Amino acid sequence: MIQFEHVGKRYGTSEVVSDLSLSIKAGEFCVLIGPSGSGKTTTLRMINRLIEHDSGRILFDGAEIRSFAPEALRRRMGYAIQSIGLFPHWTVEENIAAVPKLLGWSKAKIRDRVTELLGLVGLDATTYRGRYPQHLSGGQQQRVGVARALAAEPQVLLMDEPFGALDPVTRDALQAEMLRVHAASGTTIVLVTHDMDEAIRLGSRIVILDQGRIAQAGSPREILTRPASDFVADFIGRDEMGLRLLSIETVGERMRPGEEAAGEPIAASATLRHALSLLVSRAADRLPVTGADGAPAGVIHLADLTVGRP
Ligand SMILES: Nc1ncnc2c1ncn2[C@@H]1O[C@H](COP(=O)(O)OP(=O)(O)OP(=O)(O)O)[C@@H](O)[C@H]1O
Repeated sequence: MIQFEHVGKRYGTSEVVSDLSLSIKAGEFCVLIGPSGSGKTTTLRMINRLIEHDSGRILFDGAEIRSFAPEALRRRMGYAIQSIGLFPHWTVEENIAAVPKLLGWSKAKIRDRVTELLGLVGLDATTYRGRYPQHLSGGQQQRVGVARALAAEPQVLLMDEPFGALDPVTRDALQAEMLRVHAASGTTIVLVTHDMDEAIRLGSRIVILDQGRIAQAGSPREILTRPASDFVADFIGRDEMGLRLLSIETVGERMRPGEEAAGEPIAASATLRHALSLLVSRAADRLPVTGADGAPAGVIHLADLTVGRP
């Protein structure tokens, strides 16, 4: 869907993206992560031509992005940023409707879509559709920004730290919404973040950038279990490595089916990290597990969390 071939970008004498080759497949959730100044935002913005690349090729649906008019490209690619960029003199509804309007959607279709999107990002449509951005909290504005980016059912969604300024509870809820939206729509998503836990939770692929180059690209599991360099291992955080490994596996993958235990159960779909937290807080060595239907499915033991690890 999006292909970078030996892409470079320089400002004066400093090369901020160097020889970057990356193929992002349709439906992929690709997360760009790296230290400050490593070129994440530049890479993202080159996709919708907010920044022009100097060398190499960037292909969208097989065609060099320079062959598209920037406006046409941006209508096919939703864009959500941390600083939101809502139009202050437009209501929430008008902001979300901006691209559908340009595309000539009917008023009824736009209205229904705004209602649907506000629901999706957890805002009550009746309360919020007529409000102006200055009458929303920062987190609510960010939700509207995400709704606006999704409005015209874009083929590609580009997101630059869209949950950056949110409190942990709201961020957690919006991350869960993004996973749901991604699973339901199959939209290709490219997201920039500083937060390794967010990258691991959301990304089907994580691309770690270092000084404008790819330090490693792979699934969360590949990156955590086989860091390609000391830089990557340090960046993931050696001290956090164990907890992050626990966050990519579910209780269902490690439990002992058919066993029984007493106590409040944990869902088989929960992460092992969640299980560890419960085990520690309850000072227990095992937890009963329930399946998707809520029926007892087995037991997870504390020892199961470490079995088979290096
Ligand atoms: N218009 C510009 N002129 C000169 N240098 C620039 C310009 N835009 C970005 N840079 C430089 O390019 C490098 C990469 O910037 P970029 O914003 O892509 O990094 P980033 O990884 O997104 O960083 P952060 O996490 O801090 O947002 C930085 O060193 C930055 O100072």
